[in-house]
Amino acid sequence: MTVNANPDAGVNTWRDLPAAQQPDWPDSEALRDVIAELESYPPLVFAGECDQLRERMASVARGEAFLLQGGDCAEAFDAVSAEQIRNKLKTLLQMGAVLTYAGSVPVVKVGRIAGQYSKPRSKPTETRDGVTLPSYRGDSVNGFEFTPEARTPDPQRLKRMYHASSATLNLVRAFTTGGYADLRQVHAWNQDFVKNSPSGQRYEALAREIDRALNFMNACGVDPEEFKTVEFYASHEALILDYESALTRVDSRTGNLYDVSGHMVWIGERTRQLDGAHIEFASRIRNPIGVKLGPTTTPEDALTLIERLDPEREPGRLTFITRMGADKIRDRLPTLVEKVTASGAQVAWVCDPMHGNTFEAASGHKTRRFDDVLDEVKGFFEVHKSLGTHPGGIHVELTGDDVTECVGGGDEIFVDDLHQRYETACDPRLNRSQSLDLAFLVAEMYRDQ
Ligand SMILES: O=C[C@H](O)[C@H](O)COP(=O)(O)O
Ligand SMILES: C=C(OP(=O)(O)O)C(=O)O
Repeated sequence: MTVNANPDAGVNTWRDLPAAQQPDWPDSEALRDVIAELESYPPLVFAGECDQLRERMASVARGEAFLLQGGDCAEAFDAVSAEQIRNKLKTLLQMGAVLTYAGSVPVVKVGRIAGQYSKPRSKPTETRDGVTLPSYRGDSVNGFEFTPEARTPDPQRLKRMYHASSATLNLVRAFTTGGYADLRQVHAWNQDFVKNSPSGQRYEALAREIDRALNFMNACGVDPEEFKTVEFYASHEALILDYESALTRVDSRTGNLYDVSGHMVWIGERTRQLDGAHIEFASRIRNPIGVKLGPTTTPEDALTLIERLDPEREPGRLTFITRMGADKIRDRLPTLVEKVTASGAQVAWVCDPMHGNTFEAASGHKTRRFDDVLDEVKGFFEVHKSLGTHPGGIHVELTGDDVTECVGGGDEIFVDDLHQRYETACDPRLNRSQSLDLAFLVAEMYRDQ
């Protein structure tokens, strides 16, 4: 049970500090009204669920489990449909089955879902044909359409973000506990366009093996409840602090603050300033926290982040999500891991192989090469193997749909194909067969480790 936070409990201390990447809301009174309304809304997740995820992340930090975190770059209000949510979930369930079975490791499944509506941008404005407008910052802030009306930040959108997150989470909970995620459905997740792709066929063979194993267990009289539902958690970047702090509540069991907008939240590469508002906010809440670490991160930065966010050195509290780029990971990651390990902190190390590998194709599409994504993950595994530390997981931008946003993969997408189904509102995502390809390759790396 959580109750509304009061300012004395410390949720608003971030307000005295510089907050990067916040929208220029044109009407501060309208924003205040929206915040007050959000503060009255019920929590989207429970504090106890956040604690449970922290325990699961502790297994990851100790080297006993693997994190699969994935979903859209930017969720969109008009994509809150049963089909889109089911497709994303199917992709994550299929990847989870591959990693668990082929990698022989328990997999903690966390979606970039039910709250991933806000985007940090490199530039505050965008210019097209001589017209300059504010950049699109995610559906929680403004519209994608290139018009002054759409691009003007509107705080009413924060309420839509809450309701879209709530509807998504409701369906996710129904899918994951209501029979759809039963391991006996392992074939049913392999439908539509992916089924005939090389990775879909490889998956089908694996699903048959899982079936045989289930039949064997059944014949032995074993039918564990754990196979009938899936533990699935929601996460997003804690970017718009007015929203996140309005959704922060005091847990009546413990008196601690929890951001009940999602189970896990992360602080992005552009907002992880040590003396900034985002780290201050994250230091106040008890949720498991992720921090993205790009190629400029120094060991001192990492150690200060640990001091700020995980002073008790509690496994599961802090996850470092590295996103160095395939060409830098082997050079930059070792020192960070060495220094953090030497400090005695037990963080979970997770690889985001997407954000350091973006480039613009000649057609103007932002894209990523599947081979670069894979190479960054390989580098991540190599570094951890050489240091004797645990490669704790992957964090991926993906979708369950048959989009053409990243090039390469077993069912190869070429640069000339990008225009066919380029649907992302921000960064390019792996489609379902590329995601499955990645899961098989990561499972092999994990087994070899
Ligand atoms: O998803 C991450 C960021 O929001 C994104 O990479 C920023 O993209 P931009 O460089 O086009 O602003
Ligand atoms: C913005 C993101 O990543 P990063 O902070 O690593 O750039 C993201 O994951 O959406």
